[in-house]
Amino acid sequence: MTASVSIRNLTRTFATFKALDDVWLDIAAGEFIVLLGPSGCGKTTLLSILGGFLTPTSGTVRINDRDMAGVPPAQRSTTTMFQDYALFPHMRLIDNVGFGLRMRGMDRASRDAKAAGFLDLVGLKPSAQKKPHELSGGQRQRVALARALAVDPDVLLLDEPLGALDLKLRRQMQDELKALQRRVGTTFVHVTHDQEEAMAIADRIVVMNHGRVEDFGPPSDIYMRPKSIFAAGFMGEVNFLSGRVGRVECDAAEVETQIGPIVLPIANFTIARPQAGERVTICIRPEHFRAVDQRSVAGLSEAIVSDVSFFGTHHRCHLAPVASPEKRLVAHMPQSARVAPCDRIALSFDPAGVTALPEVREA
Ligand SMILES: Nc1ncnc2c1ncn2[C@@H]1O[C@H](COP(=O)(O)OP(=O)(O)OP(=O)(O)O)[C@@H](O)[C@H]1O
Repeated sequence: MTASVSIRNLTRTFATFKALDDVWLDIAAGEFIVLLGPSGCGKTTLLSILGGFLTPTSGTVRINDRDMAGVPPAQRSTTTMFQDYALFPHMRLIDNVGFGLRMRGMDRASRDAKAAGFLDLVGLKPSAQKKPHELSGGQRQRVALARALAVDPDVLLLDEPLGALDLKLRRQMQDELKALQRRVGTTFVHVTHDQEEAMAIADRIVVMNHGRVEDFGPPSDIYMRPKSIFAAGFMGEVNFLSGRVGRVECDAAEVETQIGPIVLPIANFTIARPQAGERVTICIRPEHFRAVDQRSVAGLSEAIVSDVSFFGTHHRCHLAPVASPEKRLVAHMPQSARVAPCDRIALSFDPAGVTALPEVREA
């Protein structure tokens, strides 16, 4: 089963500290939502309010349009899956998965049949008679998922469910989790501080910082067109340049930056419509820089390569622009590029990958 979730004006304070500050979100039924942000930004607090384990200080949560105020966890159509899985060590997998059904009074034959079906869904039906200690970390994680889904929640709340796994297994489980969510169609709200994990699994990502929602959208939108400096920086490596808007035409505007003038489509500005003289912060992802033949570039600064590392798919270069040598840029050059420290290169960029945000002074 599945449900929509609507969060309005949600605030939660602990003494005088605001762990959540005016959060608004609309989640559609069947979406895979990831709450992403650094430690302490309020992800678990939000998940706990959705699950009914914490009450909001103000604001509302509606699940399938039903107000959740005063509804205890057991009477909600949500199930929470915690990082440590909390499997019962003395129980066989079939009994672990059937535990919630037993609590709801389902007879043994029915719950064994249902639990077997969910073990099958996660590829562990042949291990139904085993106990948790006989499984790998990834298999235990799958049992916990089967157990959470067996009670047919409308919304599954997952608090760092892959946090205990090593990186390789984690990537594998991300793919499995996404495929499973597609199959069952349940709304998933998943907490992580791992940006790659969020991008790998989410339909939409909620980027949180200091209890507030900084950005909310599909991974590609947040990566390519972030709505804040924080969201830009949290979604991967990015270069920030300060700039001043110059000439504005109907569909493009020129910005004078520390590395020379650049022309950007108006759609790349997050401000309503740029005005001449306005100060902006330009965000350029490392892969959107290009090293080009000097003759083809108008106005952009050359740069000196200060360091190069080979990353297999690309070279990661540190650059010092000639026009602004105190500034450091990171650029990814193609695998085939011949770049070495002390090289002098001309810089260009792919305008599609550049965003202009209202100015925030660099730290
Ligand atoms: N019961 C509590 N009493 C006081 N402060 C709390 C309580 N629960 C959470 N906080 C504070 O609220 C803030 C948000 O906590 P929360 O656990 O939601 O963060 P998080 O984003 O889930 O972090 P992490 O990724 O480290 O789990 C933190 O500063 C935390 O110290």
